Amino acid sequence: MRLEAVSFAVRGKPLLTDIGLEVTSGQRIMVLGPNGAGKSLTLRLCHGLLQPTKGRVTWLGAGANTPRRRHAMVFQRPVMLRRSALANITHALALQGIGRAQRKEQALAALRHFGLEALADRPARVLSGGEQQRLAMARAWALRPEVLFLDEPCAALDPGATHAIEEMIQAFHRAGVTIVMTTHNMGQARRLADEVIFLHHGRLLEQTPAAEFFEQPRSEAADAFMKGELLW
Ligand SMILES: Nc1ncnc2c1ncn2[C@@H]1O[C@H](COP(=O)(O)OP(=O)(O)OP(=O)(O)O)[C@@H](O)[C@H]1O
Repeated sequence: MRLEAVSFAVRGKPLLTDIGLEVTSGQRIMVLGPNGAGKSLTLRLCHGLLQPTKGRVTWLGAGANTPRRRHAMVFQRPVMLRRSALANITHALALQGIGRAQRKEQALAALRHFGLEALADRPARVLSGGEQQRLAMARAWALRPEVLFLDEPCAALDPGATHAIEEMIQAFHRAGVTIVMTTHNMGQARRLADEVIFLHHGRLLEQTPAAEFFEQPRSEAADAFMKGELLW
């Protein structure tokens, strides 16, 4: 996936300016930066939920232009329908055009993959926050994406639930799925990142291999941010 000179403005107010980046298959990319930097907007543009005001997002590689979406997104607060856990997954598969006969099997396989089959018949909305987020991850898995976007997936979770989601992220990674994720948890970023993208005031200040970023960021703003200085 490549972003070329992507800008996004609302009523003339620039929120993202001239973002250029390329995401290599199979990488785990952490998008970091202070509140309001433009991290969520960047993920939404990549996922196609928003259209750039200027510039373009292109998908490279074989089958890049096939109509079926090859990416999934998990949000801080999972969006669940008033249906069973299983039906939430089969519904997502139906939206992707998967045939009725295949949906249930594919949904059950995703739940089983993460040891969640006991949740299948429970109403999704009464599951705990941690269970709902694990269900959201299983739903994303069922879609068999090539890229998974995660927008602060653990922000509302305790350490145990956070650990469970990190394990699931690693399962996606082992399966070859590219991960693009925002987090404010620097421990988590260190545990998961292959590469870091740092945004500030709607601009991309650097895209740096993780080991180098955590040793010494290239930009002054990222250096200050990592030292815990207050940026705004
Ligand atoms: N639809 C919109 N209309 C106007 N402003 C918006 C809209 N969406 C986002 N913004 C603004 O764009 C800026 C970037 O928002 P974004 O949610 O991408 O930040 P973020 O880096 O994800 O922040 P946080 O870490 O707090 O989640 C913010 O100032 C936000 O208020």
